[in-house]
Amino acid sequence: MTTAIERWTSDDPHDARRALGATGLLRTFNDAGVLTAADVHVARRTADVVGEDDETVRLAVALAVRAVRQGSVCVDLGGFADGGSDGASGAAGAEAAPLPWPSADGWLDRVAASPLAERSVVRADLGLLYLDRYWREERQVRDDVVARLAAPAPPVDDALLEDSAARLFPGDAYAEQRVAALSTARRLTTVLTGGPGRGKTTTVAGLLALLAEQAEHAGGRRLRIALAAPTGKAAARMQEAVADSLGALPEAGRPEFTDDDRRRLAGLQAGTLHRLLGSRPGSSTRFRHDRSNRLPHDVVVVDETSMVSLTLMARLLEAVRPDARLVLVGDPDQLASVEAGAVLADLVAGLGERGDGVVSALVTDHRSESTAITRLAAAIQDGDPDAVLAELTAGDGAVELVHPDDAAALAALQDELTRHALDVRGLALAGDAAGALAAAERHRLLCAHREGPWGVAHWNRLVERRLGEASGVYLGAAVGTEWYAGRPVLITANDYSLGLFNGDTGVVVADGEHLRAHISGCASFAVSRLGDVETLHAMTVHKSQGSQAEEVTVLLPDETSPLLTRELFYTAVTRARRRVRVVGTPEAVRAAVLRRARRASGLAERLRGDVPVG
Ligand SMILES: Nc1ncnc2c1ncn2[C@@H]1O[C@H](COP(=O)(O)OP(=O)(O)OP(=O)(O)O)[C@@H](O)[C@H]1O
Repeated sequence: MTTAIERWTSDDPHDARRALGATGLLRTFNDAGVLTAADVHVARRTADVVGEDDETVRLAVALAVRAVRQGSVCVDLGGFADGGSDGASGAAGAEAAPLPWPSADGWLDRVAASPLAERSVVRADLGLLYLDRYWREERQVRDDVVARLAAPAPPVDDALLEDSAARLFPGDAYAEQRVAALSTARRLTTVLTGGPGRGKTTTVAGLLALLAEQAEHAGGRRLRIALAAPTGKAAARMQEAVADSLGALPEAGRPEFTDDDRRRLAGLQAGTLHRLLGSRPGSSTRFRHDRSNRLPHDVVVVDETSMVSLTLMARLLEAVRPDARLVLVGDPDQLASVEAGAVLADLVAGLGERGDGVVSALVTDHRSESTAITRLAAAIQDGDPDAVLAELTAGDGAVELVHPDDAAALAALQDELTRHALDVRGLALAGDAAGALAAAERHRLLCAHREGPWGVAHWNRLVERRLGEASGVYLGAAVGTEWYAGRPVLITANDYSLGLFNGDTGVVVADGEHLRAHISGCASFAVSRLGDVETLHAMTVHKSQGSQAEEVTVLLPDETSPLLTRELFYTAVTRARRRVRVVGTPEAVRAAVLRRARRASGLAERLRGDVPVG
C-alpha cells in the first residue's frame, strides 16, 4: 500500500520526536516519521489504562492525536488505507518507504468497539475518528448554530431599514454590500465573507448604523455592540476602519453617516475574542463568559473569523446570548487557525448552499490597485495552475515569477531588499519615525518556512548582513547588535501593560543617543522594554494574515514542502496591494495551487444535514 503522508525526518537518534520504548505499529510509524513521541505517548497511555492491546486501535488513537496536532479536528482512517494523501494535510512524501497500514476494512469499527470508545476517550462518528474533546466541541458548535438558525428572526422596522440602507449603501456601487447588510440585519446569525478589499468592514460599519438606529427607533436602550477579532492587531484594524467609515466626509455616491449614526455608535471599541470572553488565568480553553454567564451584548461582530479555532468558536457560541445577533466576518480561502479546526470554511461549506442569505459573499474588489493581482488571486482560488502561471508570466509589471535558479534575478532581489532596508535605516537614523514606518511597510518578504534556505531566519540574516556591509557596521543577532536603527520588528506576544499585540509591527528609530521602537498605530517604547520581538526583514505567511503591504515578495519552498498549499499561496498573494513577486519554480507554483490545506472535520457535513431553512 502506498502512502503519501507528511513525515518528519531526522538523522539524530536523540531527536525529541523519537518515542523511546515504543513497540509494534506505533514504533514503525514513529520510526517512519509519521508519529511523534507525543502522539505515541498519548496512545500508549490511554490504551494501557483501559487494557486495549489491539495495535491497530492504538495506531488509530495516535493518528487522531497527530491529526489535531496538524490542525484537523478528526482523522479519516479510510483516507490512509486508500493510499494517496492523508486527506488532512494533503502533504507530499510519496517517495518514502511503504508503511504497513492496517486495512481500512473494519479498522474504524474495531476502534468503535474498543474500550477506548466505551470510555469516551475517542469517538467514531460520520466515518471519522475523533478525540472526545473535539467531537464534543464540533457537535456543540453544530447544535448552537442550528439552534440559532431555528430561532425567530429579530424584529426590524422594514421600511426604516430599507430607507437607511439606501443612505448607507447608496446606488449600484454599494448594491452588493446593501443586500448583504439587509440580509444580516434581518437575521440572528450570519456569515459575511470576502477577500481583502471586498468591502467587509464598510459593510459592518453601515450595518452597525442600521442596527443602532433600529434599536433607538424601537425605544429600547442603546445597542450594546461587541467588535472582536482573534488577534489584537486585527481588532485594532477593524476599530480603525469602522471609525474611518463613520467619520468620512460627505461625498456624492458614498455612504452617508449622519451625526445621529455617530452619536449612536460613539465610543465603539474592538478587542480580542479572548478579552471579550474573559480570559481566565491558567486556562486557554475556558472563559468567564459561558452558557451560565452570557455576554451582555446585543450584537457581536467577529472579524478575521478564519483564524478562529473550533475550540474558540465553541466558547464564543456558548457565551453569546441566544437572542443577540452574531455576525461572523472573514475570508474562508485564507489559511485557517493555528489551532485545530477550519470553522469559517466549514460554516460556508455547510450553510452556503442553502442560498437563504445566512452566508453573504462580497466579491467585488474595491482596493487592489492592480487587476493582475486580483486575477492571480482568483486563479489561485479556482485551483487553475495554468491560469496562475499564465498570469505570473504575462509580463504585467504588477505580478512576476522569479525562478529560484535565476542567479541574476535573485541577486537583483537581494539588492532590492538591501536598498529597501537601507532606506528604512536612513530615515530611522535621521529620527524620522513616520517616514521609517511608512518605508518599512512598503514591502514585505514572505516565507512559508521559518528555517532553511527559503525560511525567515535565513533571509533576516542575509538582509542584516548586507545592510551591515553597506552601513560599515555589524548588525544582527549577536548580543549588543540586535537593536539597531532601522531594525523592523514584529511583536510576537500580547503585552497589555504596553498596549502591544501579537502581530504589531514597527521600526527602531534613533532618538539622540538612544533607540526607540515605534510601533505602527501605537506609541513608541525604549527598546529595552520590549520582550517578545522578532526581526521583520522577512516574515512567515501565517504571521502576515490580516495585514497588507504595497509590494510583496513571496518565497515558495520546493514542491515537496508540506506547507506549500493553495491557502498559503492565496494568503501570501493577497497581502499585496500594488505588486507581487513570486520566487519559485513552476512546479512549486503548480503544487501550491493544486494542494489544499484540507483539515479533516465533520462540521460542514453536520451543518448540511438538517438545518432548517429560515
Ligand atoms: N462599494 C464600494 N465602492 C467604492 N469603494 C469601496 C466600496 N466598499 C468599500 N470601498 C473602499 O474599499 C476599501 C476596502 O474596503 P473595506 O476596508 O471595507 O474592505 P475589507 O473587505 O474589510 O478589506 P480587508 O479585509 O482587507 O480589511 C476601503 O478603502 C473602502 O472605503
